[in-house]
Order: sequence, then C-alpha cells, then structure tokens
Amino acid sequence: MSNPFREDLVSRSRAEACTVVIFGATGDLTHRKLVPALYNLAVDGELPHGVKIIGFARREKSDAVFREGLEELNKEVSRSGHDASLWEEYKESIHYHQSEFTDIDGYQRLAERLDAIDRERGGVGNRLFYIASAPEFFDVILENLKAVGLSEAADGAWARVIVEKPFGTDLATAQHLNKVVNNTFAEKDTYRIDHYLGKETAQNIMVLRFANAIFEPLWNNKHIEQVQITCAEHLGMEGGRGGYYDKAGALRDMVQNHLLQLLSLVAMEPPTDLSADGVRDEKVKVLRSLRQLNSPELIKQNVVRAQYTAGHVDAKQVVGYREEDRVDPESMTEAYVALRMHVDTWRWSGVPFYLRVGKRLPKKATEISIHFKSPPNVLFNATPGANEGGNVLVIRIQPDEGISLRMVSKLPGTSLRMEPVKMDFHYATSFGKGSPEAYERLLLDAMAGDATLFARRDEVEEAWKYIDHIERAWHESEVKPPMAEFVAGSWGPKEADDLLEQDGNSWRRL
Ligand SMILES: NC(=O)C1=CN([C@@H]2O[C@H](COP(=O)(O)OP(=O)(O)OC[C@H]3O[C@@H](n4cnc5c(N)ncnc54)[C@H](OP(=O)(O)O)[C@@H]3O)[C@@H](O)[C@H]2O)C=CC1
Ligand SMILES: O=C1O[C@H](COP(=O)(O)O)[C@@H](O)[C@H](O)[C@H]1O
Repeated sequence: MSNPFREDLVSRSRAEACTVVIFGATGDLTHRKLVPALYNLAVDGELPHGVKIIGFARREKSDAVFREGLEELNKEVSRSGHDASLWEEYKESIHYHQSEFTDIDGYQRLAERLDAIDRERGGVGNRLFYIASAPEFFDVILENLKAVGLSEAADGAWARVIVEKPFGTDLATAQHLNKVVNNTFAEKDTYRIDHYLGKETAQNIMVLRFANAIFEPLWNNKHIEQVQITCAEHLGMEGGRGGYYDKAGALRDMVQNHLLQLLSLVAMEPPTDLSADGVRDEKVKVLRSLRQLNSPELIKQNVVRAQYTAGHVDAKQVVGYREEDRVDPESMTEAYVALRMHVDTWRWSGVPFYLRVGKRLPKKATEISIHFKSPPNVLFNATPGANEGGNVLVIRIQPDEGISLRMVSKLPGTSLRMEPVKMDFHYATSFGKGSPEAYERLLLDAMAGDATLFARRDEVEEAWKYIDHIERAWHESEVKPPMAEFVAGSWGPKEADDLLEQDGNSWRRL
C-alpha cells in the first residue's frame, strides 16, 4: 500500500515496508488492537509506504467481509477516530487468507501469495509474522513457517516474528517455546511482545531516571523507603475471557510479564547504551536479583491471593469471580494478587517493592509510586501537618498518563502549618495530544528491527523462575495458602492491607 493519507510526511521512524501476516486475524486482538494500531500509524504518516496486511485464520471469509468486520471495530476503538474516505484507501492493503493453523498447504499458499505481493511491489520481501493465536498453536505455526521456508528471508530482506503472550505457562513450557522459536527464527528476529513496554509512560521511566540529574542520585535505599506498583482493572471476565483467565490467574496473566517488566525498569542500573541488549542486560539482572520466595512459609508471609465476591463496580451490580461465565464454580484461581518483593542488590537492599494487581477493583489505573524517606524529624516535628507523609513520586502509566511529585508545603498564612501538595505533569496537556497506543509503537519498532521494548529469552525465563515457586506452593503444596476474598468494587482484601501494615506502610490511594 502506498501511504494514502500523508504522502507529505516521511515516516519519522526507521521502520521498513513489509507484509504483516497476522495469525489469528479474525480474533479480538487483531480487531481491537493490531489493525487499529496500523491504521493510526498510517493516519499519522508513521507507517512506511507499501505495508500490506494478510490476515490468516480458519473461517471462510472474503477480503470484503474481513475488511467490513475490521472497519466496524476500527470505528469503535481507533484512537484517531474513523475517517470513511481514509479507510477506503487503507483497506486496499488488507487481505484475508483462510487456512487451519495445522494445514501445511495453507502455508504453501501463503508463501505463494507473499511472493506475488513482492513481485507486485517490485521491492524486497520483508515479512513480519505476528502470532496472535491462542498459545497452544504457537509451536505448530512456527514449525509450519519453517517447513515452507517462510522463516528464511530473501537476500537483502528480513523475516521477523512477533509472539504474543502468554509466553508459556511456567518455566518449562517457556523454555520449550523458546527452543521452538529459536529453532525457527534467530533471537535477533524474535519479538516477544509485552504491550506494557510500549506504553508511553513505561518508556518514560528510563528518561525520567537517566535524563534528569535530580532523580538518579536519590534512586536507592538511602533515600527510598518503598516502591509500590498497582495495576487495577474494573473489568471482570467479560467477552468469554473467563475460559483463558481461570487457567492463568492474575499472577501468570499480569505479574509474570507486565508488572515484572515495570519493576525491572524502576530497579535497573543505567545501561551502558540504549541498544536493545544494553537495556535488556540490565533488566534481566534485576530479575536475577529478585529474592526468591522458595518455601511455602515465605509465600504465606509475602503473597496474598484473592477472588472477588459479588458487588458493585461503576454503580453496576456484578457477580463474584466463581459465578463468572466460563469460570469453574469451585475455582482456586486468583483474580487478585499482592506481593512484597525484594531486589537483592546494593542499590535496593532493604527496600520493599509492593505489587498488586486485580480484576473488579474500583477503577482502571496503573501506577508506580516511589516513596522517599522522611527528612530528619528535628525542625518541624512540632508543626501541624508535619506527619502528613513524605515525598512520593508517582508515575501514572494509565489513564491520564503523567508524573506527579508530592511534597509538603507551608500553608499560606501567618502561622506555620504544613500540607501536602502536588507538582503534576500530564502528557495530554503538556504535549497537547494523547499518547499513541502501545501496539503502534511496538509494531513500528518490529518493522525497524528494534527489539528494545520486547522481552528477551532470558528475561522471560527468569520471570517464570520467580513465579513458578508461588504457583507450586499455591497448587501443589500439602497445606495450600488460603484464598482471600474481597467485595467486587473494593480495593482488594484486608489481607493485602495487613501485608503492608506489618511494615508500618499502607497502599497508596488511587
Ligand atoms: N484480546 C486481547 O486484547 C489480547 C490478547 N492477547 C493474546 O493474543 C492471542 C489471541 O487472542 P484473541 O485475539 O483474544 O483470541 P481469539 O480467540 O479472539 O482469536 C483466536 C483466533 O485464532 C484463530 N484460530 C483458532 N483456531 C484456529 C485454527 N485451528 N486454525 C486457524 N485459525 C484458528 C481464530 O480463527 P477463527 O475465528 O476463524 O476460528 C481467531 O482468528 C492470545 O494468545 C491472547 O492471550 C494478548 C493481550 C491482549
Ligand atoms: O495482558 C493483559 O492485559 C490486559 C490489561 O491491559 P491494559 O493495557 O488494558 O492495561 C488485561 O486485562 C488482560 O487480562 C491481560 O491478559
């Protein structure tokens, strides 16, 4: 496709034209995230000229029907709105390819189609394979791509693969999948997606830390008392999600990937350069330094799991977790988890990292808060308001992306009183526009061959090592830790509050 929208704009990224083949193209991810992301990039003039999309899935569909379905969703979700005349041009670059994932003939036909596109384009045949299927098909798709030679790039071209989450269900399955992927594509051509890394504010963590001289000198256990990472969702198991989620649970679904990635960005040492491996080398060191919770006793002391009971969210009555569609009525899967973690490095020795994530909490909000130690209590200890809490730096990942710094200030007036105030930076007001969707940035990076915001093999495996201890204690130990409960629409179980209270701390109110 020639970029139909902004011929005047040259793409600002180093992304190169390619054909994007999406496996699982009739699914939710393709309709809600991937195709709208490519559309928005095209609207913004960021998509390289000549990008084509081939959707691979099982159902019989014509190109026209496939495009209509995509358009319906694009109208609903596109960040830049939906322009019918722009869509008319954009949709010409989208095609449908019907095949079973297991059918080798389907891949043979795909190879022929890709060759025809390259001939038509008269340029190099770069290919980006996006595996957006359920995880049980990851192996077979990779094996079939290899069998028909599609994992090999033509001279002067590249062939890359993006693999969706979940990347395995434990260390052993992740290692197996890594073997299959690396047997098909070189590690440099493998992009394990973690869409939280594509979120604007997650990317800003490194800039905040390493491009501002005021924070880094304070970014250690001498000045920081605790770090909290919260990822709250108000959604439950809508849209049939219960089938997948009840097998995964909050720990595997969110902590193993998104939350541990955020923690790594907060805790890592400055990389020697901004290359993909420079950054990922430092992140993986953090994961290796996590204090392992390798006994049921440690897990009982440091981890709380919970399910929600019926309650109200957004003023609507909602059912409890075990009553959700496609959830086992006797399920022992957590829809909420809170953890106290430690990063055993010199920088972070003695600083607790508290993480919590859950469904059916009061609102959707993800944030990281860095709680600084209080100053010596000598000057203002008798001043009203002196105990209002210390400095807190809050990185709002979503919504209302931004950063705020809480400090204590003198209240105007003749007497000395102190009150907490906030310096607040909002992306939307400071830069006059909303942030691009995470998938936009990540797709563009994959087209540019930049894997910095994708997880490397060793990162994924280190994260699973940590998670496996907890999963084993929950599901395999003789005396299983209890499953706490909280009312849907509340901020989680009392046990999670107790976890912090033991250290004299409390969760930040969002
Ligand atoms: N949805 C989301 O927001 C997110 C999803 N993900 C991950 O992305 C992946 C896809 O999720 P999602 O889009 O929600 O899944 P869906 O269940 O909505 O889609 C599955 C897709 O796979 C196709 N498919 C299933 N079986 C076969 C087969 N045997 N042969 C060919 N095609 C087949 C389906 O085709 P057909 O309809 O023709 O049967 C459909 O296109 C999962 O790994 C998920 O964990 C990750 C983050 C967010
Ligand atoms: O990966 C996942 O992420 C979503 C939350 O993503 P967000 O970008 O909306 O914060 C979560 O709902 C889902 O369970 C999980 O699989």
